[in-house]
Amino acid sequence: MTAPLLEVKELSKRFPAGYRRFRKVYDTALEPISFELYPNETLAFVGEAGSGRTTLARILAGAEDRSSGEILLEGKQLEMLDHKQRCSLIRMIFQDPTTSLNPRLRIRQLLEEPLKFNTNESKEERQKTVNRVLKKVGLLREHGDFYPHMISHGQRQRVAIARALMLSPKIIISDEALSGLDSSLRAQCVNLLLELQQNLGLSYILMSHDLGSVRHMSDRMIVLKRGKIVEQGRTMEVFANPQHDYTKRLIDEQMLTIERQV
Ligand SMILES: Nc1ncnc2c1ncn2[C@@H]1O[C@H](COP(=O)(O)OP(=O)(O)OP(=O)(O)O)[C@@H](O)[C@H]1O
Repeated sequence: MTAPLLEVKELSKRFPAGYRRFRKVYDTALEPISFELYPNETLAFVGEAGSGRTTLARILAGAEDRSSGEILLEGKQLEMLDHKQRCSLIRMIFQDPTTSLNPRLRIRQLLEEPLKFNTNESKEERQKTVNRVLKKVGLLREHGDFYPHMISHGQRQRVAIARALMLSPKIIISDEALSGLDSSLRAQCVNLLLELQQNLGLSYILMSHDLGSVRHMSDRMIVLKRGKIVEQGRTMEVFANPQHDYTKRLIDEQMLTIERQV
């Protein structure tokens, strides 16, 4: 049987929420949760606002500490990996490329930035990698010379995807990366991500409230409610036969939104 790329065991997160009667109190963002991600798989986390998806994404990307639990990447403890090793295994794409891309850097510089870890690579080699990745995400070599404000929103999201790909990671976490896009751009980005998955053998973790994309892209889904897993399973099975009332409500609400758009 294939070994998991990522194993999360009893992971929890509490944020300090001040003092009550001189005792420190905490808000629980994630109850102890466990799951695995396998090569070439897409796992989606769905839930209402505040269900803990961003917190989980940030912990997995190493941007936030956890309160308890274990994270294993290819069998190695997350904290045993240095920054470069971690970035070449797992990278994140954020919701808004307008704020996540430094406006003072040209696209080429933004894409070269993650490559600074490869100190033995020459300038020419780095340029070649940048051009190759630009092509992979459907951008032209010339786009490399532009600043983020000179390209469209959809193209900026492609740059954000390209940036995540620079160190050839095995896992990409998308934290609502498709949410700010209109439906046609979202469809283009979904297709791009699926194409990249096929060509590069990537695994995805999708944090999303857009059940349409979740249904289209993910193999398995986990439903989070206030930091707790209430349901999980193969995406098609959960959609066809949701077990939990909360999941049923999320699916019904999504159907209503689609009907209103038609
Ligand atoms: N830095 C923080 N300090 C205190 N509480 C936080 C912090 N970050 C998140 N939380 C709390 O943790 C809970 C989960 O938030 P999180 O942002 O992970 O949810 P989410 O599912 O991503 O929702 P959204 O889609 O609205 O961002 C919320 O109750 C939130 O208020």
